[in-house]
Amino acid sequence: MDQEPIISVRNLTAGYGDVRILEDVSLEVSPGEILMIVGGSGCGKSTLLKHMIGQLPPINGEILVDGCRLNTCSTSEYHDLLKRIGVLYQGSALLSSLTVGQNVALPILEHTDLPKDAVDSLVRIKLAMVYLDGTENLLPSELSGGMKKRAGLARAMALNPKILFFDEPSAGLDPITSSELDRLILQLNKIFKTTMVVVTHELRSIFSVAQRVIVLDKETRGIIAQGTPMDLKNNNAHPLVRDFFNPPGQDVCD
Ligand SMILES: Nc1ncnc2c1ncn2[C@@H]1O[C@H](COP(=O)(O)OP(=O)(O)OP(=O)(O)O)[C@@H](O)[C@H]1O
Repeated sequence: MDQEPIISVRNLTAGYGDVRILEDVSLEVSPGEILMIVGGSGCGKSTLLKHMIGQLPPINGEILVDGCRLNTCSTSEYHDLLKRIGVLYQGSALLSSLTVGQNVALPILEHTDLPKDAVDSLVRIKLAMVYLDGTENLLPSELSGGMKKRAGLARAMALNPKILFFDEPSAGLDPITSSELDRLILQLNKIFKTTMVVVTHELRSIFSVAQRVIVLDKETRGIIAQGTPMDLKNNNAHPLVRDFFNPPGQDVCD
């Protein structure tokens, strides 16, 4: 890795109660990189993501995100970090009683004391960036699935984060809507150099978006392979990786 990593996970052991899900996992993410985390159901992808955003405490190991050592930093350092990261959750997590604009304004109101006009302008800009101009007064229930994801993305980007985390962004979307979201993710990464960490199952997304992929495995509770999507498609001897990247009857890199 040429540059200082913006995220370092060092020897992470994680789990729930007595059950260990990840054991001694280490990885790094470079600034501006798009890293995808893949693997079978229940292998710990979301658990890893939650540790990377400081939502769960590790059993062992340490995680550094943009200079903040998550398990030992002060509350104010962590609060400060939250201004520099954004998260798009699986179900978009929009508050149903608030309008789309109010949802996008939430992090701006929480972390800044900008005047109302400036907040309104920022909300309009963020919505325009995800092609949702003019939707600020709608309720989330009035949006399609793909629009909800994009509104969630506008909220995640409200404070111009250096890092965006996505948990299954394509979940519940049809293939066309999912491809549109992939294009948007790529576009935002290209324009703003935002570092992106994406948990996904979607092979098409992996081939169109990922610069690097890590594959987690439930059995060994760790990373069994990593590389570019093409590396993993062509070169991997591990049967799980081979099967995942070469599903029968599908050519995913067209
Ligand atoms: N809060 C929790 N308490 C106890 N066990 C949990 C909790 N959250 C997740 N688990 C368990 O930890 C394991 C890993 O879950 P996780 O959601 O990280 O996997 P995943 O790879 O993201 O799965 P999927 O692809 O199905 O979403 C699973 O066996 C799950 O049941």
